[in-house]
Amino acid sequence: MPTDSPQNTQDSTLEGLAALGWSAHFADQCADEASMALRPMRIISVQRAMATGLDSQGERPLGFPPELRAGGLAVGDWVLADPETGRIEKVLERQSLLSRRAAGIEAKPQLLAANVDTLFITTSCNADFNPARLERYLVLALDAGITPVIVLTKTDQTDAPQDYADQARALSDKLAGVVALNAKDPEQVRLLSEWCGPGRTVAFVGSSGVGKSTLINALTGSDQATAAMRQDDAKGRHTTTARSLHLMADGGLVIDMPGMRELGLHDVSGGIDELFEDITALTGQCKFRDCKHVSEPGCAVQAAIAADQLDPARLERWRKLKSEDKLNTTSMTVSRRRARALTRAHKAESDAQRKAKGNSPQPKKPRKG
Ligand SMILES: Nc1nc2c(ncn2[C@@H]2O[C@H](COP(=O)(O)OP(=O)(O)OP(=O)(O)O)[C@@H](O)[C@H]2O)c(=O)[nH]1
Ligand SMILES: [Zn+2]
Repeated sequence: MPTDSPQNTQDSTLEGLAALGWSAHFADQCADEASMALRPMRIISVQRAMATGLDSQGERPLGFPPELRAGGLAVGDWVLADPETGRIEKVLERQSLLSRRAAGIEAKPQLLAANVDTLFITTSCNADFNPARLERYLVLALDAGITPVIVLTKTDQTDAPQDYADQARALSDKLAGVVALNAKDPEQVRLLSEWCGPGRTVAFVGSSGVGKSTLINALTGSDQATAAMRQDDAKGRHTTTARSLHLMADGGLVIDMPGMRELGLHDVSGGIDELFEDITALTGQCKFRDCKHVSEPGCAVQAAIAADQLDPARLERWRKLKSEDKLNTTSMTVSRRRARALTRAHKAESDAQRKAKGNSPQPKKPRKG
């Protein structure tokens, strides 16, 4: 029997939210009175100065409070919005967060998608299949707290899909599954339904042309993913980085992340340690604490290779990931410092220029009153 607790007034709305991924993890964060007056919404797209939220009643444009900038919000986020003003009052603590080192010289982290349950790491049964690249995505997923599944497409274009599936499975026992399919066959796309359904959020990563859009279109039952891409494409270019969340035909949600060519890693040492936990454990057994695992006496890593218990190629891939992560994590700290210094210098310079010209800064909007 339902009781007359104040929570009950929200119950029916919250039930509808469950289909969008709402869970106890989020509900627990809004038990206070102030939060109860606000409206929980899932972020389905983020623009420069506003975002679009979704709840069981539909979509709504949401404004940012002064302290929140577009870079601080990710597609898939749960927020509490003021029902009157439509302003985001609180971003709820995420269950998972996918981010990357942004493309370009400045090594800034870029939020890609929040609260994703399953990451479909997509590759094709052809030359795109590359263990090092798959491991990068696996590290990313594990570090973000997302369940990884490898999806192998274009099985209709090879005689040996099973070989690819075996190789994929051998990469890690952290994989929740390896699915080989023809993305153009809707019957086979159903193999992904194990990870989809009401309340569950999935996302796809993988190289260009492996079939991500084909799969997303099959799951959403429309061309909306592709349509959204074209819409955003005001200048007629064929690439855009607009990420968006879509409802799937059989329930659940998929985050589309088009145009992700570069996936720079940063600050993912936890994910690397998890994916390569055997190597991590071995490094703890080396005689010297600062062992480089090359030719030092008492190196447990080299001993495992000699005993055929560790693939030297895998060790090399681990080394590369470790050094890339270290480099980017350090350069990001340095670049944050440099960016702040540049902003200060730029401001000082434009202030000086304005003074020299005798101009005062232009107010953005005439003030009322
Ligand atoms: N035969 C076959 N063709 C496929 C399969 N998956 C995708 N394709 C084709 O491969 C091409 C690329 O597929 P997309 O879905 O656009 O690939 P994508 O990963 O979204 O590529 P980007 O949008 O560039 O990131 C299209 O012509 C698809 O029809 C498959 O399993 N079998
Ligand atoms: Zn060693």
